[in-house]
Amino acid sequence: MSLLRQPIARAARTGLCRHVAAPAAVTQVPTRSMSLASTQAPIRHGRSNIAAAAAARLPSAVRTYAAEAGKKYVRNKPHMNIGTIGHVDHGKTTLTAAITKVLFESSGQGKFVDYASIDKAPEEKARGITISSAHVEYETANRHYAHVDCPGHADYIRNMITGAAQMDGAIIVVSATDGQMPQTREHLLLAKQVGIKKLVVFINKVDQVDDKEMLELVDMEMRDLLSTYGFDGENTPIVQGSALAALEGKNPDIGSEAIVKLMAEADAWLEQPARDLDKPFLMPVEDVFSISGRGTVVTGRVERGIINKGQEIELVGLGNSLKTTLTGVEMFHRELDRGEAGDNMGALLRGVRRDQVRRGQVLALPGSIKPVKKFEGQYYILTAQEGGRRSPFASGYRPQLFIRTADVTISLTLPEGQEDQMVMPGDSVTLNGELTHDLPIEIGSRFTLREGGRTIGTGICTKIVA
Ligand SMILES: Nc1nc2c(ncn2[C@@H]2O[C@H](COP(=O)(O)OP(=O)(O)OP(=O)(O)O)[C@@H](O)[C@H]2O)c(=O)[nH]1
Ligand SMILES: [Mg+2]
Repeated sequence: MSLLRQPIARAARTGLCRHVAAPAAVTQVPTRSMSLASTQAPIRHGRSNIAAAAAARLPSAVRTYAAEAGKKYVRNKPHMNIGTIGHVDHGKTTLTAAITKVLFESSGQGKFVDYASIDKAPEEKARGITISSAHVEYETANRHYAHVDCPGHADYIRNMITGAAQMDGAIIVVSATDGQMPQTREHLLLAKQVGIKKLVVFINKVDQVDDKEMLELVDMEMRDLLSTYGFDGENTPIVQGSALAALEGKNPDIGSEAIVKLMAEADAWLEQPARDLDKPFLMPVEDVFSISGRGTVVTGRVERGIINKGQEIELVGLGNSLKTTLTGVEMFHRELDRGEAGDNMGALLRGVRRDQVRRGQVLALPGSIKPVKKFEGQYYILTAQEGGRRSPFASGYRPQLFIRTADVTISLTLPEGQEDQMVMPGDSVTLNGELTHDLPIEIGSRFTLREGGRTIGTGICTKIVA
């Protein structure tokens, strides 16, 4: 986390940052829920009372699954992964609920997911059917969106760094009453680091601010901040409104109309990423659970390629690589015949026990990627100013390596002939690495090094040794 806590002098000078020194950490847990491929709340629309009553007796995972069983996911629009980011309490969850409501009411697309259904971590956790972040889905005229409502929880930050959160674009929410705050900046920094190219901004809670100049100031400061982090501050769409008004169906000018405008801007400004459809299929395993009577399901976002139901597939890494068959593909509780790059999917695996699969493995086309223990990499070690180490390290240093959804201890040594030298913060060096557990790594794979909860370096694999 400390990487994200670098004081930003320019921001500290601005009038709106009243609490720059406030701790950046938040205590909220990631929002969770769901059954198969998505983490959306149980859906109660369009079901008979008898069916609902019967379903109510089932365990939640099964109930959710039963509600949508048999429905097909229709791939008729481009799919994009986005999410709400921003400082604690600025209204991310309220906005998420408001978007589903307004889009559902204005176009009949998707379905309304209320605030409580998004933020229902403890209950779902207790039932043990959670996956790591809450996705809701909605549709505009142009796109199907999967939306992850991001709490500022440390776990989420970890996910974001390792790329598990996998957003193609984001909505950064900033409260008109506070202006930009520490996590506004943290999340922007992270968004940039994980490769998000464009965002849209929602200035929320305008119902609480009468002063037009105050709103202009927040707008200007957000543009400044976006530019500071390498986004297009000048042209990024900024929409003002009130998520709460939209959710409560009040003041349409700042409520529902602002949401419609926000999503129109998202449609137009956020770019559809190119998907690696031609490469061999690969999906990092984000979570695993079993659905009784169905088998073991692994979920994650497809990194590349296409996979069809019935195809042979391989779990790779963490000392437990095994071959199986893909017997089902689902997205948002609905069945698909195939999964493809960019999809947030659930994969049903034949004859695999839940305890045979772990987060950090990948699901891949057999033979397309190998588990690796020793490899050579090019590393950049962050300076203290960048949130990294203050002191150098020598051969034998053992940080955690984070790649995709995995984190494993790695022992780093300097190349032959330089073994007695030290690596200084700020150095760019070639190092040999040996992992405690094998992981699917290829030449060109990128990863992060962390120690004691902070990022201390980044690297790229240059040569596989064993
Ligand atoms: N007045 C007003 N209050 C709002 C608005 N939007 C959200 N709120 C309130 O602000 C508080 C925080 O909203 P959340 O949506 O939970 O904020 P969040 O960003 O998801 O918070 P974390 O997930 O904890 O980081 C709640 O009490 C909301 O009702 C708004 O437009 N106007
Ligand atoms: Mg929230």
